[in-house]
Amino acid sequence: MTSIGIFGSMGRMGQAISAALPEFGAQAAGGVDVGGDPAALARKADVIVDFSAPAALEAHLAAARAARTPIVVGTTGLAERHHRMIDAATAEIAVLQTGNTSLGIGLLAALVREAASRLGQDWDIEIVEMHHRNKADAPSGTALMLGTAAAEATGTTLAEAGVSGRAGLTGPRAAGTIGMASLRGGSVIGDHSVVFATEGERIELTHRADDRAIFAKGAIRAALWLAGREPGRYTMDQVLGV
Ligand SMILES: NC(=O)C1=CN([C@@H]2O[C@H](COP(=O)(O)OP(=O)(O)OC[C@H]3O[C@@H](n4cnc5c(N)ncnc54)[C@H](OP(=O)(O)O)[C@@H]3O)[C@@H](O)[C@H]2O)C=CC1
Ligand SMILES: O=C(O)C1=N[C@H](C(=O)O)C[C@H](O)C1
Repeated sequence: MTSIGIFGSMGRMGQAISAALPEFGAQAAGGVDVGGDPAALARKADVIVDFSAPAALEAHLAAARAARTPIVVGTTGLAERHHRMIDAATAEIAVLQTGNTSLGIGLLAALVREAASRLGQDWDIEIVEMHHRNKADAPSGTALMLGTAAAEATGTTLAEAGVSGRAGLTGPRAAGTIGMASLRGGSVIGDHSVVFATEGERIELTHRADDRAIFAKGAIRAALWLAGREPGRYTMDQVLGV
């Protein structure tokens, strides 16, 4: 039976993952949170899932590398330096980093890619996301993923085209930009809409998460798929086959 170590085990996602493990015939190797010993858990586990905080990523990757244990990084709010840390780790261990482990978002990203590449320059792309009041980062990791999908499909990058949180005298919308807006409130698990708008018509592609279990189950599927893999960087698309 595959044993999964959970970094961020007492958080919302950590608890949802623990609750879903029996359904997959997998077992928890244990969990760590602030003040815990990630190195000890990494040595015990066949594979790790990390749903904690960006500030913990360096120590979590170091623990996984030292133990040669594959790791699924689901934590969002990552900066460029975190992605560099992940790239460095992939030389020694298997790493799957994703802003969203659900099947629905995997498919939505594919639909966004398709729509963005077919619609052409005259269609403006805007992304709106809403999450619960306790979410720590914005835009969401998923919004950034969807923005990246749209940017790549239109021959640019999100760093170049992304515009986050407009305010004040912004003037007319610059052509080719990808807007991102973040709403926070209540207990919303995670809603994402990608809007394609042109003169006289609009297409909206929306995913709504009603239960955190969809992320937990996707994370476990990813972990079971990643366990035993060669070092390298893997994607959720490879797990989901979308
Ligand atoms: N990829 C995906 O599909 C999804 C990603 N997420 C992302 O996962 C992350 C966690 O989300 P969620 O569970 O809602 O958040 P919570 O705040 O509920 O849980 C975070 C957990 O991580 C622990 N933690 C925080 N800082 C550290 C640290 N420095 N070292 C070790 N442990 C730490 C916390 O411990 P303590 O309580 O002691 O501070 C807590 O147990 C977020 O980045 C979120 O955006 C969420 C859902 C889906
Ligand atoms: O923090 C959350 O809750 C979620 N975070 C992920 C994100 O940043 O996109 C995924 C999901 O939307 C829930």
